[in-house]
Amino acid sequence: MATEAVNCATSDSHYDRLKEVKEFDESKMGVKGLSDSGITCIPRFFMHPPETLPQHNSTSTTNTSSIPVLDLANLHSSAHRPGIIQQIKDAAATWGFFQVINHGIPSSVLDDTLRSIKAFHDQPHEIKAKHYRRQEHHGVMYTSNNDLHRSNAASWHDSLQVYMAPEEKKVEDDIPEICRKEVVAWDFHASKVAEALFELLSEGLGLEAGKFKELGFMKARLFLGHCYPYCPQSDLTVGIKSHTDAGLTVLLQNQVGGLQVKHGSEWVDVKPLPGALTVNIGDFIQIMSNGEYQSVEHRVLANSSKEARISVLIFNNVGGWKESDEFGPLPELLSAEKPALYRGFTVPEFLQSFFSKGLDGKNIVERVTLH
Ligand SMILES: O=C(O)CCC(=O)C(=O)O
Ligand SMILES: [Fe+2]
Repeated sequence: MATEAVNCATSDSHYDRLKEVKEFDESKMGVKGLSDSGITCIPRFFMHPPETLPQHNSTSTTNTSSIPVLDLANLHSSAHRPGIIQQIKDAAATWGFFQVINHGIPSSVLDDTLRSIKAFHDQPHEIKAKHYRRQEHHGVMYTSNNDLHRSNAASWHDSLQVYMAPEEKKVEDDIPEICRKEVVAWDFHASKVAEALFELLSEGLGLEAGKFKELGFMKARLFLGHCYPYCPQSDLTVGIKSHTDAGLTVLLQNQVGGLQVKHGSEWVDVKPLPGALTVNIGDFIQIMSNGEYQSVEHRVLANSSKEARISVLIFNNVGGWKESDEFGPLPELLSAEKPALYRGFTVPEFLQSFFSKGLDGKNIVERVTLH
């Protein structure tokens, strides 16, 4: 690998990064196209500085800890509910990540979702290229690296993205036909799970079950279907850079693996558990819970397996807000003993900080932390 890397990387002082990125974007081939073309070296704009590569900041390769597993089988039993609330509360406070089993989504729906997203990414270039674009906040977009023009190093993944809600006009008809029915079914089922989780999380804070929903958390949903194809130099790039999410993320992954979460100083693998969903807390929830729940850094390693890694997500974000609405620690949670750890912020301020940094740099939590 080392020799290959030496042969591959050019030390050309005339290297024009912007031009290469632009050509890649205009080709609409995505990293799947690069991977399928049989290249043995990755283009230079995908190479990350050594100090940010996973190999250079993994404290342990033998991590034995793993993220908590939450069993929702007895969710509606009043005898079991308090125990489930305690578990989700502990998981959200100490890990910010957990897997959910017995969530009620039929396994056929999970299988069909993963299969159809794989089928979308497996389509010939001419068909996928029709959907390739860059646009924010609405509609359907297939692209490689949604922060391609904002970040200093690209990552080895392509994505299909759909704003499921809110949408003035129905977005469904614009979803590529190969996965339309499946995306709609996944959104329907994953939303129900998200709603149940929001209720548990609200109750875990001692609030009414419907609190997060009332705050607008079921009103904005973004679907993502990522593909992490085989990467011929997986030690020189990443699948997705370390980052935190905004709202509540519900994720389904195939069996390839590569997702890792930061736990203390350790990076821990989120091992694919058949039939399970992976859930994580985002920045808005950390701030609104006044730090009770944690939004933690996570990343995906570049895929060294010949089989593509597929992951399917629903981001449940706050919707129905006005530009002037302030989000901050919920007043019900504050007291003399528990003063606010964060100041309030507006969604435009959040978006401005998000879109100016790509997936690098300072996030909203750091920006609003009171010292
Ligand atoms: O693909 C994954 O497992 C994680 C993707 C992710 O973290 C994201 O899209 O925010
Ligand atoms: Fe994420």
